[in-house]
Amino acid sequence: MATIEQIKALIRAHFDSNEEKFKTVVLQIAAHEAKVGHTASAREIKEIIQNPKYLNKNKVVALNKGLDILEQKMTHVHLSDLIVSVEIEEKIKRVINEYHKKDLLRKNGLMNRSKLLLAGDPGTGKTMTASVIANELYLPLYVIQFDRLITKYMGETSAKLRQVFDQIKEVRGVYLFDEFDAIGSDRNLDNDVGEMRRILNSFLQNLEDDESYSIIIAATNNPSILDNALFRRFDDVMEYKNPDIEQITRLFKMKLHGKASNNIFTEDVYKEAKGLNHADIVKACEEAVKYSILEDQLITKNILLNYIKDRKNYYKYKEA
Ligand SMILES: Nc1ncnc2c1ncn2[C@@H]1O[C@H](COP(=O)(O)OP(=O)(O)OP(=O)(O)O)[C@@H](O)[C@H]1O
Repeated sequence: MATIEQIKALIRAHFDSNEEKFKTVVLQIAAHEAKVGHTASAREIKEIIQNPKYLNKNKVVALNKGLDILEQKMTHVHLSDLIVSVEIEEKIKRVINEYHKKDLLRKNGLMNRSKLLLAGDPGTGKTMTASVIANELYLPLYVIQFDRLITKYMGETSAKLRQVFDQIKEVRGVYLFDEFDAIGSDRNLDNDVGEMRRILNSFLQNLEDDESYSIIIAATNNPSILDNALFRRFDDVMEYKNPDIEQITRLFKMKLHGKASNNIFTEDVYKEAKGLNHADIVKACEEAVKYSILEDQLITKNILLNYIKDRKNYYKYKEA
């Protein structure tokens, strides 16, 4: 157990925002635990303090001052939770594998794949992919709302971008530029052509110069309006689509496991679900599971069909 002096030192270090002092006291506590034979506790304490998610926490807060377009998220999503095509799964595995071997690659004058463009329909797992990569690599996830950056700092967007890329260099993490089409859109379509071109060029220059240990991901729902020159600046492009029958089956089985018998997944259920995105199917399953818990009964085919129809109606209301 930590002594009262150590606890007081921890409290002081916390309120003084003295990260170094805080870490020193934590390591002293770990050393004390090891000395009295509590080796498992000592190891656990050290693991927390050495976790990259926490290592740079204060630095991030300092860097992020006035940069309210950057949001830090902790993620706990595994690759097995993400239902995507074999092709996308292989690409994600490759990013993870190359990251683990980045030093070996650098020693041989090569870089790991770290600049990704995720393009495709909404609710198909683009944000989730960024979360999976962050979680699998034990890195924090930072989300940059691109549309917000542009509208809020029009005129000084390039300077803000520079700040974001400085952080990318200083604080290792997965950086997701969401709503990327806000910047990447065909320059000719824009009203303020000159300013958008400057922002785009600035982004591309920063992307090209980046040799950090972070992963940079840009996500867009609207790849068709992206400038062609953009695609080749990324190490890989992943294309997301609504789930096919095979993915719908996997989603149902994963989300309704133990709550419904497998024989409810028949042709008519798939037909009804076809055309919905992953997020909608997950939502329909969650509603069905809620029902099953509240009513204390297994999910029947009709119950599931009703919740799938509900999701479809949701779009009708939205469009009306
Ligand atoms: N491929 C998938 N596999 C499993 N669950 C998914 C998948 N795609 C989406 N989901 C579910 O839907 C939620 C929202 O998905 P996500 O935010 O990743 O979609 P997106 O493609 O980034 O959408 P948008 O373009 O609208 O931001 C996820 O948190 C998850 O619950």
